[in-house]
Amino acid sequence: MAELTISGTYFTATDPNNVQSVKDALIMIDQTGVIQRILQPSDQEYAAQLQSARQADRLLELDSDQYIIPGFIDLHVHAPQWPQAGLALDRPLADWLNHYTFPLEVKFSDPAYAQRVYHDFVHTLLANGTTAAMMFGTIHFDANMTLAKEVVSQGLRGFIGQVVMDNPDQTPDYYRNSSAKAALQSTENFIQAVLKMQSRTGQTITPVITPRFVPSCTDEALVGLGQLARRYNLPVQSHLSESNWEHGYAIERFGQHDTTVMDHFGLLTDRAVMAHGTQLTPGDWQVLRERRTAIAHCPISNIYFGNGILPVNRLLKLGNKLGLGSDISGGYTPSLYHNARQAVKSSQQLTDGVDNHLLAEQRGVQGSRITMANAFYLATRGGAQALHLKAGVIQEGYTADLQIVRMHRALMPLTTADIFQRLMYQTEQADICHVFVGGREVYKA
Ligand SMILES: O=c1[nH]c(=O)c2nc[nH]c2[nH]1
Repeated sequence: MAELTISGTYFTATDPNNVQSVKDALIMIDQTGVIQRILQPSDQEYAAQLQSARQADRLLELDSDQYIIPGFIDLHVHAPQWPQAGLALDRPLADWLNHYTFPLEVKFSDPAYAQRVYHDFVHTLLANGTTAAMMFGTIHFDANMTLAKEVVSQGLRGFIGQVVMDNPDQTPDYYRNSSAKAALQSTENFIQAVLKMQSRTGQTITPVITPRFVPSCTDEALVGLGQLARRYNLPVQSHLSESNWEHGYAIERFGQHDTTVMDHFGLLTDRAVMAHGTQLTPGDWQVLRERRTAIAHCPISNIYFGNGILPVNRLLKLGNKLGLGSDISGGYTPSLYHNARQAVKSSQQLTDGVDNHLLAEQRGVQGSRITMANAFYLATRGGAQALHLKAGVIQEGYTADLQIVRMHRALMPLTTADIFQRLMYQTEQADICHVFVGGREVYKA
């Protein structure tokens, strides 16, 4: 018998463009947290399985206004920036980093402060339906271990990076690795400590190689991080062509786009996730495709710092790997629902353009519009593909990382397609009733 059976209607992405809905299904989850079987009301065994799960008190029966969807996967988020979410977003990137973000991140040299923030942060991600996240920490080993422990104790699937930033030209004296050598040694210590934690707990807790971005790292640090990524076969995360300033910086220092720079140092792999990418060129996209490196689309953050809109539709059609990121605190909310909405809105602005002094047909980039189904794919299946997780999909054999949400009251009859739109456009944290990671309930409203 299944460890847990959930009965209700679910939505899941079948590919970048399509969402499948199954009404009144039985999702049967085994002891290892994997979806063992999915039965539909027309299946012969349906009534008997429903009955026996009910009798064994292993049934979660949803109300008629509750729905099951895969847990969301946040591909890019800065855990230590949680206290300043929603602050100073009207400042340009370099100014925001130097005057707000670095002074905040340096406070994580205090483990007690880290504990307070990270406890709240991990809880908030789960409460927003996020079941896996690829996170930046800070340069501090102890604080990053605190984040790793919170991830394990609260049950999030966590990919955590100890940030490397050792370039004296682009980082402040008070918040910088003392040298490339020290940064690499501390990174390796962190990798080994997290791998040990992973083998002890059996949980998805993964260390991530994390050069903050090209400007903040010396060549020596980038060389060493590429070697560590290879030696330990680990994921990599960074920011890539994220704004006019940052894209221009790489060209000035190396005479090349930072895609080429990252590739040169061995940091573009099929386990790498590069955030933003608003200034990438078609040539850069091709390099990312060839390396199977994913882009974390951070649509809210990009509106503030990106100086452009990522052409998601074009990239999906070309076959680039894409997921969605909240980019706390370049973005103001950890909710991937809000980010999915912004992804659709931004794509419409890209299509139509914004300068009304130009003729309508000259203003925008035709064919850029994406649908909510596309955005849902990014938040689920696309993110899972980037992180090599057998999750993000409601299907037999996939891990049961799920969220159960209550739809806002319907005052007119809604089709299944309408319900999907309604859920994606209106769900807030308060509407998320249960969250499961690997079949285990990790959040209940
Ligand atoms: O949105 C961003 N947030 C950051 O913390 C950061 N660091 C470098 N580049 C960055 N972009």
